[in-house]
Amino acid sequence: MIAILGAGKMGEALMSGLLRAGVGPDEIVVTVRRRERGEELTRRHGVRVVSNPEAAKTADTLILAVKPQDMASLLDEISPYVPAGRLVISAAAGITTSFVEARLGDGVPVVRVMSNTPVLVDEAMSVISAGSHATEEHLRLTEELLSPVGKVLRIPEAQQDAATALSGSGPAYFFYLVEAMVDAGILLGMPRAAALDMVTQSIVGAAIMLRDSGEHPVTLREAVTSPGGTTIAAIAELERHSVRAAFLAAIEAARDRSRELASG
Ligand SMILES: NC(=O)C1=CN([C@@H]2O[C@H](COP(=O)(O)OP(=O)(O)OC[C@H]3O[C@@H](n4cnc5c(N)ncnc54)[C@H](O)[C@@H]3O)[C@@H](O)[C@H]2O)C=CC1
Ligand SMILES: O=C(O)[C@@H]1CCC=N1
Repeated sequence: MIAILGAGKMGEALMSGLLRAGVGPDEIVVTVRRRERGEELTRRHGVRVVSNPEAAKTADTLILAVKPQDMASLLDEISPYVPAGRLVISAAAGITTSFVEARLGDGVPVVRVMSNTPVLVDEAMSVISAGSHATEEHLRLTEELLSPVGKVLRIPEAQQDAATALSGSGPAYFFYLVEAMVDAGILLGMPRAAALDMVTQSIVGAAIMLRDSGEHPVTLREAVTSPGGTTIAAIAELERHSVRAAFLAAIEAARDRSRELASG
């Protein structure tokens, strides 16, 4: 039995991935704060809604998917009920495995995961790190759960905040870029729907080339950038507006925010 505690956006996305991967709805229980949310999840996915203590008592694997700010109170609520040896997977930004271990008592195997919303289309990037009591077996179990919904990478926990800033938040930067490019299309007099189509197909094509060609992004960009042509005119403006520096600063700020989240 797998329990998802705090089945909000990420919790539901992970759960729908598990269901697509062949886990039965009778093998999943979820916990929620609002009754209507629970009814919605049962209606949509056929999963059972239980209390946090019941989830902690009955499931072999607990996936904690509440906001970082709600993690301490959730852990305090379930700690009397988590039997020894149960795998606890924490999906929250910034929350360290030692934060979870300290509240669940001695010896609990904890794996920290940072995934992202493309879990909804089985294209997630999930990075995982073992806590001090998690073994190879726990990491393998976590990989088995997450690999049907995308790519899984093991990283040292010290890199989790950086990964949160890069791939956890990453999809938002691309959506933001698309918004900005569509605005540019509007500025140039293009109908909004057509502009969105053009930009979306460009980002999908570029992403697939990047993933499948094995070429470095610089090589791929150079292939588009003709001497004296249009692309270099645009890139000169991006450089003039320090877009690269803005990305460095933005992702560093996200990393710093992830570090702060465990302290509330
Ligand atoms: N949204 C995203 O792109 C990503 C989110 N995350 C992490 O996933 C976690 C959840 O984020 P979202 O799904 O976006 O938030 P959300 O707010 O949609 O989901 C959290 C859910 O937990 C419920 N909840 C809070 N306290 C609870 C309790 N004591 N018992 C039962 N349910 C409780 C809330 O009612 C809510 O439905 C966060 O820790 C976040 O850092 C990780 C990667 C990406
Ligand atoms: O913005 C956030 O805090 C969460 C974590 C990674 C993506 N969304």
